[in-house]
Amino acid sequence: MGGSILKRFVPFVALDVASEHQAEELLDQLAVAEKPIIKIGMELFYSFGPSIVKMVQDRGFDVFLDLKLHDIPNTVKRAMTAIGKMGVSFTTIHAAGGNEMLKAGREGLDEGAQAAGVKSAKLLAITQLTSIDETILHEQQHVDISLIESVQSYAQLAQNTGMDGVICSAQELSAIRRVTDDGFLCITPGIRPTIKHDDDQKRVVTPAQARELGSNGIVVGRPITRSDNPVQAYLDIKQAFMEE
Ligand SMILES: O=c1ccn([C@@H]2O[C@H](COP(=O)(O)O)[C@@H](O)[C@H]2O)c(=O)[nH]1
Repeated sequence: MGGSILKRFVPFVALDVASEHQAEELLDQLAVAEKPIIKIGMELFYSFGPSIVKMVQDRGFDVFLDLKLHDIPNTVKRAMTAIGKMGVSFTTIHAAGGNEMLKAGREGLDEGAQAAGVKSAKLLAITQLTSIDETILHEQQHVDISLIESVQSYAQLAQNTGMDGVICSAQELSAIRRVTDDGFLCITPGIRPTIKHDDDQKRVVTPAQARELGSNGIVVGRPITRSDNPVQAYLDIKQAFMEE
């Protein structure tokens, strides 16, 4: 475990905007610099459905479809089959759904991709959302192990059920790497250019810290989408994350 050369993706851009027009504008701006993988989340998908995925793909971007499935195994399998057919590169499921649900999700995703003749997406399990901290975990969820133990245990479950990796905070990377194999992906949202921030994210690191801690890829939304100059914001974050 550990020791191999770390695979690193350029930052995933979370396209959390309200309209198709805003999404297209941002993609056109980014495309001038390069074409990072675009994360489509609940806001755009629930507003516009699969056509938003196609719009992004038609512009030449790979898609990370982040719908965080969490339901009974049969429902998750059938939903994942539909996602598998869309030809996206990454998608997500909640580790808290358990062993059976995770395996069903994997099966559905692979079956959908096979039926459509496309490559199956990398399936990432959400461990603990980066908006959760120890206080919420203990006082609201009544979990009596530490946040890091919870994330570590979900990462093991994810690996044992055929997930390609997890979503976590970069703060938990060394704990996860201790119990998972080389090549297991750790993709990390909760990224802010400076640690001082004023929003819903609780477990936050900078792009440079994410690199130092060994993240395979950072997910960045508002620091790019709400910037006056989204392309420059993307390039600055990319440089801080990728440079050796
Ligand atoms: O634990 C998680 C899982 C997913 N996300 C998603 O990442 C982006 C982060 O956006 P920011 O604007 O940079 O906070 C967003 O789409 C979340 O749904 C996460 O933040 N934490």
